[in-house]
Amino acid sequence: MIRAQNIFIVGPMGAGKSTVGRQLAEALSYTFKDSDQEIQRRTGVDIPTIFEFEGEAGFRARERQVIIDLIAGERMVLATGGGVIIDPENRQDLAARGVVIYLHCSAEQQHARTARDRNRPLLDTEEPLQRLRELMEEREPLYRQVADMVVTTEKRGTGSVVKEIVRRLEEGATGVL
Ligand SMILES: Nc1ncnc2c1ncn2[C@@H]1O[C@H](COP(=O)(O)OP(=O)(O)O)[C@@H](O)[C@H]1O
Ligand SMILES: O=C(O)C1=C[C@@H](OP(=O)(O)O)[C@@H](O)[C@H](O)C1
Ligand SMILES: [Mg+2]
Repeated sequence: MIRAQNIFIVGPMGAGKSTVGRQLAEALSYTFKDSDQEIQRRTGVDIPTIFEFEGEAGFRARERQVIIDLIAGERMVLATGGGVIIDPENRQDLAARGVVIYLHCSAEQQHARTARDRNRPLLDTEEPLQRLRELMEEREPLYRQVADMVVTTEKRGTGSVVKEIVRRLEEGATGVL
């Protein structure tokens, strides 16, 4: 049984990457990392503050560096931010260094799960649902391009999502367990 590889979770805001990633790491006894949390730890400020002072470009540069530093690990579940796949080098690195799981759900579901918190500057607009739809249109092909496994989180609890991922990893489709 090979248990050395990393698992990278990608997908849009509100798909449940951070929540499912943490629970999956626990289920597998892997280390858990979250690229947004790592950026916040390194800078000492929250994500909206980084966007405010450095713009999205500054945030992407920090995100890129975190990916470079973290992918060297092993037995790690890494929850990425929804825009990580915009950078072709991130896509290449994630695909090369672990199993990539794309957590998928509708824009309506993303909206329902993100409406209450103000921690996502890209959704700080009059029409967050419309913004989520536009982002999905741009990014969906990129999520699919890097994904080894696509799992829906639409209208289901995180426990069920984690169980499905573990089962599919064990079935050997990806060679990680
Ligand atoms: N399957 C799910 N069912 C219900 N709520 C969920 C589910 N997955 C995540 N959530 C909730 O939605 C919000 C966003 O989840 P999060 O893990 O931060 O998503 P992401 O990291 O993909 O943006 C959190 O409040 C979380 O508790
Ligand atoms: O989709 C995006 O571009 C972003 C998603 C966020 O992470 P989550 O997907 O965990 O919400 C965070 O990285 C930042 O606000 C930008
Ligand atoms: Mg997250």
